[in-house]
Amino acid sequence: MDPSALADAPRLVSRARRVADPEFHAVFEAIETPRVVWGAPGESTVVGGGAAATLTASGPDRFASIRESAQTLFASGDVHAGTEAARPRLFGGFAFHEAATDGSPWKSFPEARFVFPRVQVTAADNGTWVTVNAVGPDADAADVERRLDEAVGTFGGLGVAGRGHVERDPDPRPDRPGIVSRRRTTTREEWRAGVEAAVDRIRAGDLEKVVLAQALAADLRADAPRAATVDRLRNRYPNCYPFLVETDPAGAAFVGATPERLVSTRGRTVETDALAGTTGRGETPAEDEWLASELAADRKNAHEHDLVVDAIRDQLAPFAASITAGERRIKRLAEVQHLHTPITAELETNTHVLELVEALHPTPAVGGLPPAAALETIRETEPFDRGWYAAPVGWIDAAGNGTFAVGIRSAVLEPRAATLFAGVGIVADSDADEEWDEIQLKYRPILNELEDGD
Ligand SMILES: C=C(O[C@@H]1C=C(C(=O)O)C=C[C@H]1O)C(=O)O
Repeated sequence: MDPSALADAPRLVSRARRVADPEFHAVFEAIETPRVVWGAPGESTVVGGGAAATLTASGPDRFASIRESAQTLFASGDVHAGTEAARPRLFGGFAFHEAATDGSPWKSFPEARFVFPRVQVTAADNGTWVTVNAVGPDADAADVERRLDEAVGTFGGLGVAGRGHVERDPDPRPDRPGIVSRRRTTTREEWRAGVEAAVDRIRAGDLEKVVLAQALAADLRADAPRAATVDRLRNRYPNCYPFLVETDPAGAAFVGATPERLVSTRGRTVETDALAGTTGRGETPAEDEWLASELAADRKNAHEHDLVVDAIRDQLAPFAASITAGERRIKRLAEVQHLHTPITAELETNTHVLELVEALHPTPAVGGLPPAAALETIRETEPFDRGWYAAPVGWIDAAGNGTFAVGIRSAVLEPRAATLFAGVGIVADSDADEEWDEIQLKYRPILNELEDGD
């Protein structure tokens, strides 16, 4: 690296210590804002608070720009984590489109934004770790050690009966806020017209697949309780990726539990998933099985799915020494079942996770094919801004490893309001009304957190 870049780099100090396991909900309430939450099957759950540094970028170079800023930030590290789980990480995400995201509810979400938290609480297999970070010319190890002592006092055993420093709330999971009114971005007639126009384009041959989405704005009786919402999502969807990203200063939060991983890297090993093709859940185990086998045998869904597998292979090919697609299987969630193909690759050389994010986003699971025609169709058809919906959300570490999920099954929470997003893959023989029903199912994970039974 250029030595002058190192001299210009901000100083980063990070220290970590193990604490008695605290309770998720209590950590979330005690940590400073803006907060981030990240979870993934097989990964530790992280709650981050505050911003020791914030990286933002826009336009088509937003992936490269964040990658460079991240490398500069981590280049100056005085880091003592003690264990891999506690290493400091950047958390954030990108906008789906490269055009500005200044429309409601995305006003406070730049086209790329990553936060390096001041405090990171990581619940890992080897215990819970508190990491304290500082960045800047004045970042000082003694100061960070003092803050770490304080943070260990605050978070160690927090909210766990008998060990806690605060009394556990008798009901740490407050009720759902309740929905006062709902507005769809798209009427059923508009939806039919949009899907039929897309199908015409596909039959005319200039498009193979496009994912069309809708948004649902809800006015709430009260603020959605963020800790309870993300805690319930992570428990109800254990094979998914729960996330929450708060922004400054507007206080909005992008929240969800997505079943879809975009990519994770560890050294030269890459894991990703093709997830596309959907059916509902049955009332009984037998009906569940029947629906799953019908999905597995369905030609339309297989086509929708195979396009994604092939595109991921093509997009990884320039980087990979080998690519292996596993057997196609069913990913079963609380409300839907998907066709799922796990894909692994070995890279030719060490590659920053954001290079792969840039190469893969958007896969035809949320964009379409060919990509340019699909993105044009999305822009022409959807009367709202996707913002961070269906875009990469995840983390990066100093080594350039990371995991990114695709921000679906998601919503933006604002004071007494929420905006939900859901989309479906359209191919030549898609039926607009069936796709409409699938969108309603995909709103369910978040709607369940908002509706209070009225
Ligand atoms: C776009 C969404 O989901 C995507 C579309 C799917 C489909 O059309 O079958 C399945 C999983 C996701 O790749 C969403 O949930 O909003």
